[in-house]
Amino acid sequence: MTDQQIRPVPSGGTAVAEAPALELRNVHASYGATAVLRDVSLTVAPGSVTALIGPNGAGKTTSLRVASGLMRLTSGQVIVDGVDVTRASASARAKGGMCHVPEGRGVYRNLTVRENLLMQASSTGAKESIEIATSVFPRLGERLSQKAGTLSGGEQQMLALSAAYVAQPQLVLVDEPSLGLAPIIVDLVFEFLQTLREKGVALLLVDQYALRTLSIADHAYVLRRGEIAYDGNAHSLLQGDMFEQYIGEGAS
Ligand SMILES: Nc1ncnc2c1ncn2[C@@H]1O[C@H](COP(=O)(O)OP(=O)(O)OP(=O)(O)O)[C@@H](O)[C@H]1O
Repeated sequence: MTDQQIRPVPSGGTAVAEAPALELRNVHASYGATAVLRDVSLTVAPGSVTALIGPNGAGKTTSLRVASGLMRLTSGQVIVDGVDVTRASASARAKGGMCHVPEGRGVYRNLTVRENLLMQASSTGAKESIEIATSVFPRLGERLSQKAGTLSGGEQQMLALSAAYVAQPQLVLVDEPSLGLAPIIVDLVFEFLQTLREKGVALLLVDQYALRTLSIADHAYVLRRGEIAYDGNAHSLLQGDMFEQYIGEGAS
């Protein structure tokens, strides 16, 4: 990031070390004339897991895209570790320690697994990045020479998620990692997210399985039609009628 793109945010005397890993402040975002996020404010504390839950079309993916710089906001601020990155590019944010694993598996389909892993490596060396990825997803070790596009859906998701491990980011945004996967692979995905949590990575997680997502989260936000409808403890949403009230009876 250039000096012009990053600006320390006045913190009222709070030490920068205590700054949230991520903050969206009063974010408004639109697709053309259609407003999609309306005054969205959310915070991800360092080393914590934050769930972002909501019905289809609520604006979850858009929130992650705004956070990682893939989409420009109309107004508001994106602050990472106490630094205003609102005007910084997606690649500058990635170099600064943010990893966005997008919905639909962001892998290079025409590159081999080995080549994909090398693309994910940042400060880690080539050999080390492959060792790190295959330690957490041994299946990838058996597929190193295979083109990513020929992997199963679950293997592609493992490869996409391995970026959140190999690049050793401080902040990971994960969008619908279990979408379209067999239950046994969904278990692997959630085990991996738990591993990230244990490593102290700050995680902002969007997933269709609200119960599972909330059960590994510390804090939760519910988005409805582009607005925050709930901001509070993740486990409180699992109590009493809170789940039905905010998420819906049929949700899993
Ligand atoms: N590229 C786009 N152009 C126009 N409208 C879009 C675009 N992408 C999303 N939208 C609209 O913006 C709104 C929010 O979409 P978004 O994908 O952020 O929601 P979401 O909560 O992630 O939903 P889902 O769970 O279905 O992925 C929806 O009404 C959607 O139709």
